[in-house]
Formats: sequence, structure tokens, C-alpha cells
Amino acid sequence: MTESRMDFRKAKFLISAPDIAHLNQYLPGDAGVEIAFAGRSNAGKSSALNMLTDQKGLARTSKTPGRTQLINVFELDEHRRLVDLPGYGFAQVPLALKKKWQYALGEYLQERQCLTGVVVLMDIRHPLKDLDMQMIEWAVESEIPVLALLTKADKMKQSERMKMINEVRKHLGDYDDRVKVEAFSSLKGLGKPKVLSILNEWCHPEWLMEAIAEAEAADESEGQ
Ligand SMILES: Nc1nc2c(ncn2[C@@H]2O[C@H](COP(=O)(O)OP(=O)(O)OP(=O)(O)O)[C@@H](O)[C@H]2O)c(=O)[nH]1
Repeated sequence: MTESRMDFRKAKFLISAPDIAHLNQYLPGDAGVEIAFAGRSNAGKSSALNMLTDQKGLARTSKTPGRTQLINVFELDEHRRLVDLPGYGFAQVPLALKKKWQYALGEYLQERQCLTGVVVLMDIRHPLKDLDMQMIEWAVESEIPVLALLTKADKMKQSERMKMINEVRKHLGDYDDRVKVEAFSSLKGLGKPKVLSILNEWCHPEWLMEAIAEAEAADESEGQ
């Protein structure tokens, strides 16, 4: 049986694609499991990916909002990938360019069959903006589980942090278990074990485990 604990430190950069057409060209088949990281520009997507994989330079971080303009794909193993999506909601970008990224983002979300879970990253100091809510609602409607990650949690005192987590949980309470809410700090590692455990669960859907077990059984009987 295949090991059921992912080693996220093994993540490696696979490709950057400007749109889904390029993604399908590089990665044909739309198969396996993809976990996407989405959020407003500057929410901390790249920093979170680096912290979760213990690799400082895996995803490019920046003080300038709007740096992640491409769909960046990182491979965990032959069946599973993490995806850094273009940030949304950044005003200071020429409209034509913004439309191009937002189109690529929408296209990815709508067309990607292997999308198994979405991490929606929001700065803990101002979460649940309109576009975040749209993203969460879209995922729930599409029956894709969501992890609402409140980033930069180190910028708040523990008591304020707990208050904010509870407020966000209350606000998203109607979605029950379909939307989980956690606080996170890429700077301090706060929330990391909890997030890794959720990602690990998403990496092992029953259908994939069955497919892997079947393939292994077929290999074994061929080898006999
Ligand atoms: N204090 C603190 N700063 C953080 C944290 N995570 C990210 N930052 C900072 O926030 C800024 C944006 O982080 P990125 O990880 O580049 O954000 P992004 O969402 O990938 O940004 P885009 O490329 O615009 O989509 C950087 O200056 C980071 O150093 C955190 O947990 N704590």
C-alpha cells in the first residue's frame, strides 16, 4: 500500500503557465490531485507555500502586490500538485493585464477537473472581502473543500487573533465542514501542523487511493 503521509518538503517547481491552454499542453490529462492557493494579491500565497514546504525559494515572494501573474505548479509526486494562482483584486495594474490574469484564474477554476481543494488566503487583519467570498462560494457550489487561511497572524495579539478566527468561523458557519478556518503565519510557522494535516487529507481522496492500489496490484501480478 502507498505511504499515506505526504512529504510536502519534496515539492518541486514544475511549470509556470499563463493560461489553461498552456497548462494542458505541459500537463496533459488533467489527472491526479491539484490543491490551489488563491487569494488577493499580497495575501501571502507564495510565503505560505514556502513555509509549508520548508523551502525558502520555492515560490517567489514580493513586497510588491501582484507578482504572481502566472499559474505556478509545484509537483509533490506523480499524482499530486500544489498550484499558486494569480492574485486577485489588485487595482494598480493596467486593466488589460488584469483582465488577462483574472481570465486565467477563472478558467483554471472552472475547467480544471483535478482541482481537489482550494486554500483561500486572506490577511487576518481584513478577511472576507467580496472577491474572497465569491471564491469561497464558488468552491462550495462546485463541491470543492475550502481552507480559509487567515495569514500574517503574527501581526495580531493572541486574544485579537482568537476573536477574528471566531468571527470568520461564525460568518462562514453555514458551510459547516466544507469550509475550514485556520490562522497562519509564514513568519512564525503558526498553524503549520494543522494546515499540513488538512492538505494531507486532500491528497488522499478515496478514488485516488483505490486507483493507486489497483495499479500496484496490477504491477505485482505482472511481475509474478
Ligand atoms: N508578517 C508577516 N508577513 C508576511 C506573512 N506572509 C507574507 N508576508 C509578507 O507579505 C508580502 C506578500 O507576501 P507574498 O507571499 O509575496 O504574497 P502573494 O499572495 O504571493 O502575493 P502576489 O504575488 O501579489 O499574489 C511579503 O512582503 C511577505 O513578506 C506572514 O505570515 N507574516
